[in-house]
Amino acid sequence: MADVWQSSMDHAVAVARKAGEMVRGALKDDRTVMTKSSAVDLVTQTDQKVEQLIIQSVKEKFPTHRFIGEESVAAGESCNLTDDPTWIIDPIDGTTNFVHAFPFVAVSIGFSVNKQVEFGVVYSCLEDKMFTARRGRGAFCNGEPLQVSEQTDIHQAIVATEFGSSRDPTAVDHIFRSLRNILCLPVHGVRGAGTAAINMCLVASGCAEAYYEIGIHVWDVAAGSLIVSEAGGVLLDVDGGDVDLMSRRIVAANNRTIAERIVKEIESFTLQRDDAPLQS
Ligand SMILES: O=P(O)(O)OC(CO)CO
Ligand SMILES: [Mg+2]
Ligand SMILES: [Mg+2]
Repeated sequence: MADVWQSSMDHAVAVARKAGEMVRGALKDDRTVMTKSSAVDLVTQTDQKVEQLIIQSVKEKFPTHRFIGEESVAAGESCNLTDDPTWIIDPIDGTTNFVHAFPFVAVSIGFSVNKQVEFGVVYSCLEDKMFTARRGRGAFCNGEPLQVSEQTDIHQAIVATEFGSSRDPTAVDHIFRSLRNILCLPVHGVRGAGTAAINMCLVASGCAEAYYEIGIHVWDVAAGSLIVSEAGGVLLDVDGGDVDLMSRRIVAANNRTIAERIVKEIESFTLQRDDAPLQS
């Protein structure tokens, strides 16, 4: 049966590649750094230009579709997921990496219908790796099928996470206690690429057993979540319940055994949801 979302997915791959070219081109030039929620939550003109490029090109082709874009939300647009076809866009996932030319930067595009992610595209543009997943049809990197690691022993695992952009000492203490618990299990290692999307693609590729983070946003993980699950992995909330992409918390792992073992070690906390009503 024909896939009703195939042309949207083809467009997402094409525009992600174009966006990636723009990011690569701007890497050496765009040093104008602005800040958002904190002094270390960075944004550049390239983030804004890339988001506009993606939204404009999608609007021309699919005028009825909706958008949740990181930089549009930063500019005051709402962040509510409806049942309508919705493009969930992170124009540069890894802006801090981009600013420092630390070589892991991704364009992330998720697409949801009826609040379910139908396809995900993550273009790791400095590595030139195009990760794609279509719900029920598998996950791929540059066309090659992806499969998560078969490891079930946490002591043999690599776990990816990030420190986030909050420097509130209480939040940092939570993050460090979780990290200490996991590191001392012990695990083989803890890593972080500096981008949620690429961390999730590393899980999907079998290079890391798990990724967890509190503080991410829906645009960081919408595409990556489908890439992980279509590569055979599982998604959980950091408390072990069902994942909620608006909750700003996620565990993505190769299997349930690893995911649940990590959940036991995470000191969870709650942040304002992405879809919380806007403050007036
Ligand atoms: O670089 P960005 O898009 O701000 O995202 C960060 C997390 O919020 C890295 O994943
Ligand atoms: Mg991001
Ligand atoms: Mg971003």
